[in-house]
Amino acid sequence: MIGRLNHVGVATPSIEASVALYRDMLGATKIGTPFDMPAQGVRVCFVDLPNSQIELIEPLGDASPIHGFLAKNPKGGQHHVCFEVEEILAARDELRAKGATILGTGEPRIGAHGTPILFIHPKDMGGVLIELMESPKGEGH
Ligand SMILES: CC[C@H](C(=O)O)C(=O)SCCNC(=O)CCNC(=O)[C@H](O)C(C)(C)COP(=O)(O)OP(=O)(O)OC[C@H]1O[C@@H](n2cnc3c(N)ncnc32)[C@H](O)[C@@H]1OP(=O)(O)O
Ligand SMILES: [Co+2]
Repeated sequence: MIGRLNHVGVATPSIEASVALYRDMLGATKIGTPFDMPAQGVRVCFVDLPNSQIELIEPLGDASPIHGFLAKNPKGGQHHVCFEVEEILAARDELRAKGATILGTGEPRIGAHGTPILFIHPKDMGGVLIELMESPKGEGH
C-alpha cells in the first residue's frame, strides 16, 4: 500500500514567514505561489525539494482543521506526512479492516495536488497524522 513520500505537511501561522525561513535559512529556491483551499480550510504553499515537497499550510476560515494544532503549537510545526497509494478506496477499506479510523466522512476529498486524499487518525499511527494521496494516474509509487 504505502508508496512514495509525497510531502511533509508543516502548519504555520504565517506562510510568508515560513517561506522566508526555508528560503533564507535553508536556501530553498523552488517555492510555489500560495493558494487557498477553502473546502479544506487551509492556505497552501509548496516548497519543492529534489525528492519531495514541504507543504506549508496556514489556517483559512474559522473551521480550519489546523486551528487546534496551532493553539497547542503557536509557532507552528510538523503537522502530517503524506504518502502516495495506487487506489485510495482500496487503501481506505484495508485500513478500516485493520481497525484504523479514517477522518472526516471517510470519503476521499480532493487535495492540493488535485487527487483524492484521506487522513488516518493519529491515534492509529503512533501519534503521526498520516495523509494518503492517490498517485496521479500513470505515476506509479
Ligand atoms: C489541502 C489538503 C492538503 C493536502 O495535502 O492536499 C492538506 O494536507 S490539508 C491538512 C489539514 N487538514 C487536516 O489535517 C485534515 C485532517 N485533520 C483533522 O481532522 C484534525 O486535524 C485532527 C482530527 C487530526 C485533529 O483535530 P484537533 O486538533 O482539532 O482535535 P484534537 O485536539 O481533539 O486532537 C485529537 C488528538 O490528535 C492529536 N493531534 C492533533 N493534530 C495532530 C497532528 N497533526 N499530529 C499528531 N497528533 C495530532 C491531538 O494531540 C489529540 O491527541 P490526544 O492524545 O487525544 O490529546
Ligand atoms: Co498534505
